[in-house]
Amino acid sequence: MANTPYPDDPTDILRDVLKLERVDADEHASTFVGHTPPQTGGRVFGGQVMAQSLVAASHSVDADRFLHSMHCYFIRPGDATQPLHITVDHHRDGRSFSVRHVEVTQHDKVILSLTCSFQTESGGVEHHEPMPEGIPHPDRLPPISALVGMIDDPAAQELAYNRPFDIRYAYEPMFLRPAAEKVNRNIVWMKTFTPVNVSPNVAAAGLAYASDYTILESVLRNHGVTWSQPDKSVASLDHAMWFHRPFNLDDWLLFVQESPSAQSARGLGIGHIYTIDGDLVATVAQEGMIRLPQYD
Ligand SMILES: CCCCCCCCCCCCCCCC(=O)SCCNC(=O)CCNC(=O)[C@H](O)C(C)(C)COP(=O)(O)OP(=O)(O)OC[C@H]1O[C@@H](n2cnc3c(N)ncnc32)[C@H](O)[C@@H]1OP(=O)(O)O
Repeated sequence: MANTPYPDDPTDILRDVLKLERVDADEHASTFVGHTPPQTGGRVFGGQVMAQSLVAASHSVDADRFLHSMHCYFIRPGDATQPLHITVDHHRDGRSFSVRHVEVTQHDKVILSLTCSFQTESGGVEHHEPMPEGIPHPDRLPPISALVGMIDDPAAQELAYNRPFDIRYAYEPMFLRPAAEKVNRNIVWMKTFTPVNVSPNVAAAGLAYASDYTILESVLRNHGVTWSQPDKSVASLDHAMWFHRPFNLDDWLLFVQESPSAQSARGLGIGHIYTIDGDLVATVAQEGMIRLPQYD
């Protein structure tokens, strides 16, 4: 571990942000306050606010109702120095499905609007696309700290030591230099650094958190763009996710991401998340704003 202000176990960041303070609750709505851990940048990571919203929503449903989908818009940037005020409207509880709407506000303005649905039911038709073959095992790939942890730069240090997930790139990462090959796919393994003993709904919230890190890389890779390119402006605009099957957040998960389209300063990423045994556990779609000076 480098000499940084970051926690010895970065997964503590996830444990901390998912602990919300309940402010109020009745049968129609519930309110919570969430926090952002120390970071150098002023904008809140979108995955964090999504995860906090999903945990808040899950507090209002019965324990046998499992998150199966969420859809959200990132409306304004979050302010990392201020608390996040989270309001959950309990839209409907049916016999099988419960629908919730969540708004997160700061400075009296909405920064995130999220709708999600929980279900208690099983059976029915079953199929899924197979996991791609030939992806290197994560134990043979370096952690991000081995790639950028030695760089004396706050962004590199945060990347190496201030993320709750161990993320390993199946292709060459594009942090500092463009990947050797322009490819339409971005593939990473991910898991928490240390075991987390959480309910399926909190695990789903954690997966939503992790899914926001790399999905737009599928867009950037197509154009040989690096994260360290100056003057670029990249932000998640919306995010949708479907949860298909149970999984453990502390076991390796393969996130296979592709970009079917980019245009008008927006790029679309679509991702599938598999267990290491090849079960498809979630599907992700995100559109991002991607402003690059060389394309103006
Ligand atoms: C070794 C080191 C490696 C380091 C390696 C690090 C790797 C590190 C990987 C991280 C990977 C994580 C990936 C996280 C991805 C999220 O989580 S991002 C966080 C979640 N998303 C958000 O916070 C987005 C929230 N939404 C928004 O902020 C607004 O909707 C948007 C996206 C800015 C768009 O709104 P807008 O209508 O353009 O907004 P507006 O206020 O009019 O303008 C905002 C700015 O855009 C400019 N603008 C507006 N329109 C235009 C235009 N047509 N053309 C140009 N500029 C325009 C405005 O002038 C303004 O600029 P400023 O005055 O702020 O300079």
